[in-house]
Amino acid sequence: MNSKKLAGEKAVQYVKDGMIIGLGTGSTVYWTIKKLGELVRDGLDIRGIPTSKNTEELAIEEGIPLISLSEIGQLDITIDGADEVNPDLQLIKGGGGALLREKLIASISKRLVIVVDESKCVSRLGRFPLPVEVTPFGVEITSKQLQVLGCTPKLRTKKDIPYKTDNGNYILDCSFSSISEPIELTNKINMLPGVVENGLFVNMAEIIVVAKKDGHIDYLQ
Ligand SMILES: O=C[C@H](O)[C@H](O)[C@H](O)COP(=O)(O)O
Repeated sequence: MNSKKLAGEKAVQYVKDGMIIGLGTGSTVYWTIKKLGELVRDGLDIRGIPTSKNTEELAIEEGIPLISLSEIGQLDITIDGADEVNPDLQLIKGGGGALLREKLIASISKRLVIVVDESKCVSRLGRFPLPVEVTPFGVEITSKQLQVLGCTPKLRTKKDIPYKTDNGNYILDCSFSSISEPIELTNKINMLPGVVENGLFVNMAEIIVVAKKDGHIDYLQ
């Protein structure tokens, strides 16, 4: 049983004809996008807004018509994955480096639906290191300032050089032993001048579609 596929495909139930849809990033929402491609080929009329270059490529391959952010003020729905979810529907995102575009697009969506397999569910956030997108300029300073907030930041690398986001920034993966006050923490992190955005999504998700190993689906809302 492929739980990511199950959760991803299940979420298309929230998509209706005529909608503008935020297309998330990652290996779970991949299945949503594949399914939407199938539905579009069968006549579903939607427009998508991708949250990353990878998702844009996939959506184009699938024949999903895209629309640019400058043409709209609001999206009907965004479907996206997450790295951790807690029972209060708070999330850690950004394992794939797409957190800034994901958060921006989610912030102008009427609904944010999250698709995960059950391994992502935790009682308290923080087991997964929190991705923080930062400017390359002054990254050492920003790293020290994040450390003061109680974490161990690690510069994300790819093939031994700093990983760059679609926006040309770096990611510091910040290990907190656990995150007890996500709202306070997100505000403190975003106050730092070198921080562009962090991967805590609080008060944003409306529904979390959780696929279990045994094939059952739970809906957290
Ligand atoms: O930057 C990436 C995103 O926040 C992803 O949605 C998140 O990392 C979950 O990805 P996956 O479904 O591959 O575990």
